[in-house]
Amino acid sequence: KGKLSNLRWNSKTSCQLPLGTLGWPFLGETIDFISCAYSDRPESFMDRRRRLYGKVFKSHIFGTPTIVSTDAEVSRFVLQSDAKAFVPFYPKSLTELMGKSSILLINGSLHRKIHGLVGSFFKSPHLKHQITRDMQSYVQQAMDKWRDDQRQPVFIQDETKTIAFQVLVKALVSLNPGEEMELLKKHFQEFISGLMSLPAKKRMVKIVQKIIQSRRNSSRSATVPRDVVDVLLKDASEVLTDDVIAGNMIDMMIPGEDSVPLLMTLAIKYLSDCPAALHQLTEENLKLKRLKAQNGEPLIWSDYLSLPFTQSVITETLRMGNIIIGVMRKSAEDIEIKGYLIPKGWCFFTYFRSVHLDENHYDRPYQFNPWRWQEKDTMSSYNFTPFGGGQRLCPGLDLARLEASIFLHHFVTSFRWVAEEDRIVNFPTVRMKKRMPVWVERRED
Ligand code: HEM
Repeated sequence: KGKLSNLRWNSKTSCQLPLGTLGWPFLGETIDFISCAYSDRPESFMDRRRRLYGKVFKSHIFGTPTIVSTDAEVSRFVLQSDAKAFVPFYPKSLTELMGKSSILLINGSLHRKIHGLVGSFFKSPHLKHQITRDMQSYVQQAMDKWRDDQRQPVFIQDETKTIAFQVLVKALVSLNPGEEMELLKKHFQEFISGLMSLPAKKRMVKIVQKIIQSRRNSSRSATVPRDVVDVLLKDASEVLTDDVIAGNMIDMMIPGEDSVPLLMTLAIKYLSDCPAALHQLTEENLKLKRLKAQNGEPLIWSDYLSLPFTQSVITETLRMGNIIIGVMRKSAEDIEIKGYLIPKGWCFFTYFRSVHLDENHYDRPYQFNPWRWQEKDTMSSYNFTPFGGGQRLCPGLDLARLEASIFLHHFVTSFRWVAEEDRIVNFPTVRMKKRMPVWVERRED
């Protein structure tokens, strides 16, 4: 807090626009931005400009004049600031997929309400308990199919996508794996790929509306909500109509669907390349597994989160992987931060990747080093924001870490593996070029 008070807020300002260039008419600097984004070092676009202009600079990307911040303090200020100063901003192609009452787009009191309800539900022990039980069975089902003698490697990215989608849909609308879930998955792929998006979304909304209708007709009202639909239906205010709820169930899948499987996949990638970390992680998880077996107890959610090295592996994967490279806002008025002017109507892009890979914050930033987190307090750090911050802080944060912990536990305690050569692609979203193929062998111990 103390630090933030150094930053001034002033709408009638005489300070200067950050340095930088707006590039070509219309195109701006988009071509350079995208060609860097396709490379192994997407941050090179930022690095070059940081050297020339400083950590905050102006540019023209995403079809609009943009202030880019690679300064943790400035980014934090923007994320923490009042909903009146900055509103959400997404590239047009994404905005077109979202409903007008989408949690991702709305701002102000309705946003606070939905975000608060969803966030506290995802944090509740009840949900974590239920999700752990469900996820264990999804993981088991997936892993039962992996045979030592199979002629094909296991594609970690595909497997984790299936598992995480099952968990997500269970948490949102309590749909179990089966035909309807497969249908939803198929429509979601069409929706997100940009081909036939709107008809696909319509079909998904229909499925969810049917679920909502049957809840409304059912005499048994859930005392303890079982999913996000229950949470939103319980809210007595009239603003949360069936349409708003159904649309939001789909829109919440946008940030939730791809990110968690990538977290698990990248963890496997980094561990495959770092035997010392894999060894320590495996030992820690085997110890827990044996202890639980000895006592005849099942694993519960807090067991998974109690393993410090496993948590450090997940934290380090989030830092290096930068599954979400940053977030965007649009300024609703002229704003001054740390002497920089952010003009009304400009896009503001907080680029986390440069902060997470800055050698001033992290010693040898391109090295996967989970041990670095053993001394650090992750929660109070300005320099670590994989889930964003402020009023739009990711409500799925706890869920994401729990899912990754459960997957890693079962994978490393059940299998040894050899990873095939593969590499990380960063654009348009982070993923593995060959979907992370690994050859697995069941452990005897
Ligand atoms: C590793 C996994 C994940 C990462 C890295 C991640 C990251 C983020 C980030 C950076 C934001 C902030 C966006 C902004 O400020 O504009 C965000 C928002 C959000 N995330 Fe996540 N997320 C993850 C998993 C999930 C999951 C599992 C869900 C479950 C549904 C979820 C739901 C959301 C929602 C609904 C928002 C919008 C919040 C708002 O605008 O109020 N995320 N996420």
